[in-house]
Amino acid sequence: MNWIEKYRPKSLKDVVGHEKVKERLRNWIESYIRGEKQKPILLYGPPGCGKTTMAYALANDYNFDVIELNASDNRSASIIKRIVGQSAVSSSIFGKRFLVILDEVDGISGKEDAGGVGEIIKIIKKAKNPIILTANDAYAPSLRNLLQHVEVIELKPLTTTQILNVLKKIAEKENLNVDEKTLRFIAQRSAGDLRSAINDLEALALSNDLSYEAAQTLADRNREANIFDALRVILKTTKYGIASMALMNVDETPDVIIEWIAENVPKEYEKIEEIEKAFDYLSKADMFLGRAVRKQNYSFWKYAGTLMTAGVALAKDEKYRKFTPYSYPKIFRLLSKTKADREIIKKILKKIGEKTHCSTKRARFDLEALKIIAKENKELAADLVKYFEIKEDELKALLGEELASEIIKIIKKRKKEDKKIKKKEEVKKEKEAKKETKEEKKEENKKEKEKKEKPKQMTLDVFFK
Ligand SMILES: Nc1ncnc2c1ncn2[C@@H]1O[C@H](COP(=O)(O)OP(=O)(O)OP(=O)(O)O)[C@@H](O)[C@H]1O
Repeated sequence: MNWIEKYRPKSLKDVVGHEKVKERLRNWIESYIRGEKQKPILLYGPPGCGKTTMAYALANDYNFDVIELNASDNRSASIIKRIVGQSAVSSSIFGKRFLVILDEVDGISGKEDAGGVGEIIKIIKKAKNPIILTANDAYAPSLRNLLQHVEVIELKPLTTTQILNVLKKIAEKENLNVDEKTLRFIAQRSAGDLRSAINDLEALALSNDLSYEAAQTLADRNREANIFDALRVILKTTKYGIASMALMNVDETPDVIIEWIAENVPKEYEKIEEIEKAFDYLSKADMFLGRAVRKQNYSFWKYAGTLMTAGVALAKDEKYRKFTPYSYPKIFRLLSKTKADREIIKKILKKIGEKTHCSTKRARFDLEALKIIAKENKELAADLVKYFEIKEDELKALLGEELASEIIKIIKKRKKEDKKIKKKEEVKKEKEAKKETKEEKKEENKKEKEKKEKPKQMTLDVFFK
């Protein structure tokens, strides 16, 4: 069992904070037990502050059974009509007393759902059972007509100290070796959301690193945390309104988000038909994403967004009350692995484009041709590789290790031969040069000799004269 469920208070006295609200809830249900009809209560407040927990704890304290229903689910309306409308508190047909919880009523949109807020109002007017409705925002426009029929009670976010105290208790019970500084950091970060604080602590404990530094890396994951929150909303809710707003705070483009959803749908949904339906919506969303890029018309993102959030959310019949560890899309790991290769291919295309004076798009034809030539005629391929100045690692990325090595061998062999020829020529030239200088010297010597010999001759001449 995950810690959220393990440490969910069973009794109101264990619920942290909200003292006045607890008091009011007790009085309210005691009035019911006395047979006095009361208005249903609408509990509203930020996520993870204890709305659902308090409703369950109250039922448990007073020995009521809970019927939890999704307010916007069509089936809910008929169930509520059957059970809520007819069975009074004291004379239930099952001999039981029921507390009805209508979850997330701010997610109902008046028009789309056959049930709608109007239906809820009709039902709660007739109901003889105590009903608690929950919402994040009681003043959502869709709830305007509901407010006069319910008692509105606000739950404030929990304070850092309250959250810290809960974390300390859990740390003690779980025998965690964690210091107060770390716990305080988690508490502060949660901004009043006890659920996320408990989740963070459990995540750290699972990673076996409860250091302050590890807690800080949780904070670094903020961007992803937004995605995790959005995923939780989309995959847990069955309400159009709530799901379609899920991406509001997510700072990612839909083509990235769709991968996150696709990765995690099979982890959350348990029925094969639900998974199939969800993927059908995802594929339709993907079609709009493609269209947005092709037509350079990003207003298509809107349709993709609705399909991938509300479509996926409504693909399931029920909200799964379980902890699902969502994960990073595998496809991104795969893409980043092949990303380097794709970058290299781009470089080659650019080189070919420059040499052949064409676009990189056109160069793809040449690249394909080069691949075929590499198999059929390695000598020619070697010529082309040299001409395009494709480097070794680039060629390996293009042709694979084996084929590239063969061509590289040819190029190296040629280089060696070229060098040999060059050297031979150089030696030859050197020799010739030496020969020339030798002959020049010889000539010079000869002249010198002649010069020296001439005056001798002259003197002799003179002598003979
Ligand atoms: N006041 C509280 N006292 C003790 N534990 C709490 C309190 N509030 C929340 N928790 C813990 O956080 C978990 C989530 O709380 P809960 O489901 O009641 O939130 P919620 O307000 O209904 O949120 P949401 O609107 O997101 O459904 C509970 O299982 C419990 O472990």
